[in-house]
Amino acid sequence: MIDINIRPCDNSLLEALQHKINSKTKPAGALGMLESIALQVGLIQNTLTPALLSPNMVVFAADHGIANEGVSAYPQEVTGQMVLNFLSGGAAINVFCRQHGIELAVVDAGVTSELPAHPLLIDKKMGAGTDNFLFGPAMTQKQCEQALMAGMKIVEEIADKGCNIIGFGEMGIGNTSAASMLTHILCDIPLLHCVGKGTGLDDDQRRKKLSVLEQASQFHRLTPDADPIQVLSTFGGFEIAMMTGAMLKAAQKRIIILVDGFIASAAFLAAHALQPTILAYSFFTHLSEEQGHIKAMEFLRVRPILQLNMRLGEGTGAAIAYPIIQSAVNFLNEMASFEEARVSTKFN
Ligand SMILES: Cc1cc2ncn([C@H]3O[C@H](COP(=O)(O)O)[C@@H](O)[C@H]3O)c2cc1C
Ligand SMILES: O=C(O)c1cccnc1
Repeated sequence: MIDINIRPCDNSLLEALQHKINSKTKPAGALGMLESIALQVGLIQNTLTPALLSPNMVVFAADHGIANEGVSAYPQEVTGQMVLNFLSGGAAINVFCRQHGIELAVVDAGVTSELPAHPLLIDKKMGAGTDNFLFGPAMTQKQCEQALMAGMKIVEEIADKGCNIIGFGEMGIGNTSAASMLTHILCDIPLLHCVGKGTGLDDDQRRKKLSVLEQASQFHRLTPDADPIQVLSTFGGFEIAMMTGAMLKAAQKRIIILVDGFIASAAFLAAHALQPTILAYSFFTHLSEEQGHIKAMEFLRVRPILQLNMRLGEGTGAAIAYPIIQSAVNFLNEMASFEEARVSTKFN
């Protein structure tokens, strides 16, 4: 049984933070979304002088039984091959983490291939990929709970190193299908609007993906009021369930959560269904090109920070949004107020 309680943010500094933001030498509101980001970070950390410490990125990787149904443009072995690419530093996420001084860890949550021991690799292999959810649940409830707990443990260890901001990313061929199913059920949105081209399906292939996922939806017949753990075990991947657990633990520890794209948002939807208070600790870093993502963002009533037509995953959106969060924290801490700089305030 997963027992996690996320306290709502303490909003006692709300007015003082807003006053501090408004007193900076700029027209009121002129830093736009940076202002709401600064406010949210201040509330998460419950301070007027927040700080971002030891930023980390965790990329959860696993394979999916549904990949056997021709739902991805790439073969399943790419998951393990990309993990090796992460370990040798050559993937997009490596580039962006290096650029922004973000520490990277890769989790084998259930990749089909055997992976070598490596300093960046955390071994939490739950099996050689999930079962095909077209014919039964992707994993058992027990496996799902184990994955959630493994994710929590990972975040506990990262938190012990003094980190207070974590980006969440993933790798797993077929996982846009899992994410589509989770979004469909958890947001109660027709599957048609949740299924996109993933790694690059053409229109015919996307129609086939939709029909496979419609069959799975008919087979399981889960409704939005189903137990979120059941929804997660039915359709989720091991990487998605582990990410859900990791996000829950991060919020419980008041760590800032940077949610990447469509798949990380699906993991977030499961966490949110379990503990809606997680929302206050989270930033949605970019709007993915994957069409279901905008639906998930509308459901959560959140506005992603960036919109760059990206559809990669790996945590890339979270990594490139990190310096924007840094700018928000820096202006709050370092910018002069009207009074300090002796600048005249607005007429009224
Ligand atoms: C080379 C390569 C690198 C990737 N990095 C992330 N993904 C992304 O694509 C996959 C999901 O798309 P689908 O459901 O269509 O398989 C995930 O692994 C995701 O992280 C990649 C995909 C490929 C091919
Ligand atoms: O937005 C994402 O997370 C995404 C979209 C397509 C493929 N992989 C990941």
